[in-house]
Amino acid sequence: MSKVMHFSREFKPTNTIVKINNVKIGGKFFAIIAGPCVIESPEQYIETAKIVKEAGANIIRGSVFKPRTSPYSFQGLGREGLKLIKELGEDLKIATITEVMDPRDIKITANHVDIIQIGARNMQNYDLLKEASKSDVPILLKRGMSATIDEWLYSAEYLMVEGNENIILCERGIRTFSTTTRNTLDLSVIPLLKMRTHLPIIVDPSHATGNRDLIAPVSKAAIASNADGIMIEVHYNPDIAKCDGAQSLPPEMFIELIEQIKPILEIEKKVVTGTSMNLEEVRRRINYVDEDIIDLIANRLHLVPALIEFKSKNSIPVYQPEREQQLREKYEHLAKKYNISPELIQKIFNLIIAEMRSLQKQKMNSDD
Ligand SMILES: C=C(O[C@@H]1C=C(C(=O)O)C=C[C@H]1O)C(=O)O
Repeated sequence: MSKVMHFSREFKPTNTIVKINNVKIGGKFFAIIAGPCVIESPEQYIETAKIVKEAGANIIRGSVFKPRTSPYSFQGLGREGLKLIKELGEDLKIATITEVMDPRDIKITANHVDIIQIGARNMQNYDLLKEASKSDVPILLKRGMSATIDEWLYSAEYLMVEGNENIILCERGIRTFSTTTRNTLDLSVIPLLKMRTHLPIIVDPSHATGNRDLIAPVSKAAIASNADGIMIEVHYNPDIAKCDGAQSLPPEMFIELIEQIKPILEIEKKVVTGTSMNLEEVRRRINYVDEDIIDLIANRLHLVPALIEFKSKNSIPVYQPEREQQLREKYEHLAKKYNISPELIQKIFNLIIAEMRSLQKQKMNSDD
């Protein structure tokens, strides 16, 4: 029998939700990662971060180790820049992400940022993957520019072998014959990957298109294709950007982008956690939670026929006080863990359990 891969739905049928403090990615939780391509100066990074946070981003990007095509291009601030990222994350109370290229930088970076990015050029740098796999920090793995889905997923497997489940995949466009856009965005990879993996998948429209005018429509398409997030390059003044100026959004275009994607996020029932909410947004989230609660209660009640089948065959009484007592102890423990009232939880479960008993009795009587 072939080995079950950690990334596969076979290994884990439910969607993985990567958690970074109050930010969640995966399932219904959508990530908006934004910020400069490369951190040029404290001012440029902090100002841009404040703008994108205010507009609705929940994770700040910004590279300090930068893989540039030309050795003469600005290479980033290096390890010094990591301190800036840590300070920004603490000051703005926001999650941060930065790229690592050298296995020797993994540890120190993991101590300064919330998510480590492994870039397209390093997707198959197996020494880097192995070193990153030793850390339990969430890792965003970009697709190599000519990587197949299998090659990409096997690179994710390298990251997961030591037990790290917090892996996010990122489609950033692949190399094709077409030079109209910087790369060719492979949107169909999102629904395809969703069938094969439980890991969240986000899209990087900035690198996929290389053209700021294409970012809003492509972002909308990514959300409609069930992506779990977008990563957008924003610069407080793209005209003076040291890297990727043409694909960086100026602040006003980022604010407009957020406005444009809102209705699509609503249609797809996606939620951006860790951002401030108005009353309408709070109520939208309450509605989703209520739907989930009802779905879960229905799941529990729908177990009644299976209970009855077993109990009637084996002449087991409906009421099982010992089992109920065990459950009550568990509810108490869980209520404390989640810091909610144990009395409230007991009351809710008293109703549900009474209903379970009553449904079993009704069904048994009607079967007589
Ligand atoms: C579901 C069962 O039947 C009854 C209802 C219970 C419940 O709703 O959890 C628990 C014990 C029984 O009194 C069971 O036996 O597990």
